[in-house]
Amino acid sequence: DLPEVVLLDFWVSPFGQRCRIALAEKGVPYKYREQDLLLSKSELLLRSNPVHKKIPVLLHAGRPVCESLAIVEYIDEVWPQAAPLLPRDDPYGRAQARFWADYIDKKIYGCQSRLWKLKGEAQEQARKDLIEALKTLEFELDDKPYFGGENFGFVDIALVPFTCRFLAYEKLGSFSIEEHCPKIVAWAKLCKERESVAKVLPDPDKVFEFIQFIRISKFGA
Ligand SMILES: N[C@@H](CCC(=O)N[C@@H](CSO)C(=O)NCC(=O)O)C(=O)O
Repeated sequence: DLPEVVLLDFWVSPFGQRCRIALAEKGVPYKYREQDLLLSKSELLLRSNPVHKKIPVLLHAGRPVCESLAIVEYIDEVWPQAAPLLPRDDPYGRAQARFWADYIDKKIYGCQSRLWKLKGEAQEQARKDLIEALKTLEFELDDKPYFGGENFGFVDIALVPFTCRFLAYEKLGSFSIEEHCPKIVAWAKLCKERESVAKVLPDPDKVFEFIQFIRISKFGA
């Protein structure tokens, strides 16, 4: 039978990386199980997330938790040791963090997908939308070290996986993120000084190579 904590994941998934960073921040030991998303999904994945059939899925004592932001909150509540990812006694602060994590899900993932899936005018629009969304986050971050202030937390975990794709965005969209969002680039460097982030995020060159592979094999780039 399964170990206490298992993460069904896929190495390049920003959503899975959120969960891995949260588990590392809390020092929770777990079994990582890479899933095949391209050819045939495992029985375990299909029965663990029958509604969306997507990774990540956290299996805790055999019970599946789905959706990366829900998984990160679950981890924060079930393993309260180490610094909280969401402010414990601050409902307003938690609401603000959830607002920005939702914004990232609504905007960043959508824009970056369009950037590398589309061509011509549509790709140009995706580039503009991505820069716009990153600028909005830059404005929200302002001069704080992290999105929640002094401490690394929920919104940082929601966004930081996308930073290992910045190289791919810049190469595909022919633009410099640092030029438009210097504070976001500085924030990404600060996050990467944390072992939880440094050991989880894949090398940007590997990510770019994967995105190119998908573009060519799926979209005939
Ligand atoms: N809202 C969800 C998104 C998960 C997701 O898209 N997972 C992708 C891989 S990462 O892009 C996935 O499992 N895709 C498989 C499929 O769509 O068949 C979350 O936050 O966990």
